[in-house]
Amino acid sequence: MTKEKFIVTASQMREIEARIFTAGMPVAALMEKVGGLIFQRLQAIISPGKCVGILVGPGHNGGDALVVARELHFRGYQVWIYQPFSKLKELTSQHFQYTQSLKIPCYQEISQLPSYDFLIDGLFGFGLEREITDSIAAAVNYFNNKNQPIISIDIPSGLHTDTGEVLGTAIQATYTFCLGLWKQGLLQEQALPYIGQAELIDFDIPLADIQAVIGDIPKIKRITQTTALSTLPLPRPLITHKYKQGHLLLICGSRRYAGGAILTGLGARASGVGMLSIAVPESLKMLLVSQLPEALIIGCPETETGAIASVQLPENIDLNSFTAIACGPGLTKDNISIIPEIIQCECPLILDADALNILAQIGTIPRLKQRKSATVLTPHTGEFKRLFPNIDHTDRIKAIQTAAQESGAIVLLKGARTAISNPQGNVWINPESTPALARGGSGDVLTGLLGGLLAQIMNKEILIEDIVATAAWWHSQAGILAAQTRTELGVDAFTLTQYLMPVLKK
Ligand SMILES: NC(=O)C1=CN([C@@H]2O[C@H](COP(=O)(O)OP(=O)(O)OC[C@H]3O[C@@H](n4cnc5c(N)ncnc54)[C@H](O)[C@@H]3O)[C@@H](O)[C@H]2O)[C@H](O)CC1
Ligand SMILES: [K+]
Repeated sequence: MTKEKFIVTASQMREIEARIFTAGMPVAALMEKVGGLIFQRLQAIISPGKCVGILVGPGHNGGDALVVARELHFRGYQVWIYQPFSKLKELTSQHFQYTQSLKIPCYQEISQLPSYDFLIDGLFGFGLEREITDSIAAAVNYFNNKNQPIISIDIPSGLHTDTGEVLGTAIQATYTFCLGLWKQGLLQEQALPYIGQAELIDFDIPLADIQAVIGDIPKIKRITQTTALSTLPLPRPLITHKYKQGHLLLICGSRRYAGGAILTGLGARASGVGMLSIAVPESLKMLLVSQLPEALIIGCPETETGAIASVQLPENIDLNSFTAIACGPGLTKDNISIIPEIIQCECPLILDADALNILAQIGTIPRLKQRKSATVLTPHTGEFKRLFPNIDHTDRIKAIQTAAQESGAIVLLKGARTAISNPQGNVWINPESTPALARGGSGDVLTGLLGGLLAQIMNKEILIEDIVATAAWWHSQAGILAAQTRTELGVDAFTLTQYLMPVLKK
């Protein structure tokens, strides 16, 4: 059972480790085990004979680094240690003493330091308590400016374990080997420039100890491939028909933003939804038909500026004929009257882009409180602040928990680390993305994909918020895959839609 989905704070990690020690695991033995696992992983990155600098802090992060230093030394690497602290924790001090007996060179001044190929950062882990200052800060900045690869143990030194904020200064790691369980700070956007490529080094923490501290259903989860794929409507039942695979209504587009409707439709197509209806202004109807021949395109009366004047559905079809509705991409704010009408629908409703801007104008919370079925809001930061102007936006996770709780909606806040909260405050964080997605139109694709997935779950016991997390994961994985083959400059929104399927093939 992988531990990848758990996220812990420093105090939770301390509690979990205390349980392990109380159960009888000697601290020194755990440090030896962890150091050995780190060393094993390093051998795949640093070729033999290379010169490795080891930064040693006063606590057990430093202890881990000293175990690594010893093992690298015995395996023929050229190792030196930078250890500027006068007082070390007992276990760290013993390991330090042994490296000195082995004649591994140790320096206290950065001016004396030899050159190196790699640096192991064992200054601070989850025990960092205050800003890094003075000579330590100078050393961190010195190493950052050398532009040589740095591997941080547990967390880049200087980052706050829980919030990811930089305390004074922080190591800019090339790799971060997070130990045991993902630290919450590593999933915060502000930490991203410091983490580099992050991976988890599992040192067999018993599941019981994890659940004893963070509960059976953790409040904050990291979206993983396993959890995402488990909610996809795959494999399909053999006996089925198009209406059993959901019927999504998209309400989007305007003469000014016709492309938004197409991109949303293409996102919906990729979801595999059984039936897709797209309501657009009449003047866009033939364009959509040509781009999405399988969809039912509904031409609506339009305002003189070419926005949807009203959602006129065909005979004997009303808003409740659909198993999900998604509204907003390319809508413009020219006509706000359609939003109060759509909010009455009894199926899951996704509001994005201009639907959110209109909702903000007409009053987010009072309007949404009326809803009887699920609502998903998919703002980016700007839209989010307009929707919920009176909440504290300092901490993104707390902000979406408050917004979701106050509005009763599921809130997906887009960003480098998209975060989702349900009204009960359960949070999902998408741990991987790519700056390639920071382009007009990629949000439209997500709305269509998410709408199509929601339309398919209908009465299955899958949680709506799990599907929202899956859509965020799928969307970002398509961006990552596209960027791998086309660089981060090559992922326009249309291309993105073409990479959604290959993600599943992978
Ligand atoms: N608990 C274990 O046996 C294991 C822990 N793991 C590793 O150890 C660290 C956590 O160790 P801890 O000693 O609690 O804290 P740190 O090593 O992060 O060191 C903090 C140390 O430094 C002092 N300090 C804090 N802030 C500053 C500052 N700004 N300037 C100077 N000094 C500072 C503080 O007093 C502490 O003593 C964890 O990350 C793992 O790397 C192993 O993974 C498993 C065994
Ligand atoms: K570290």
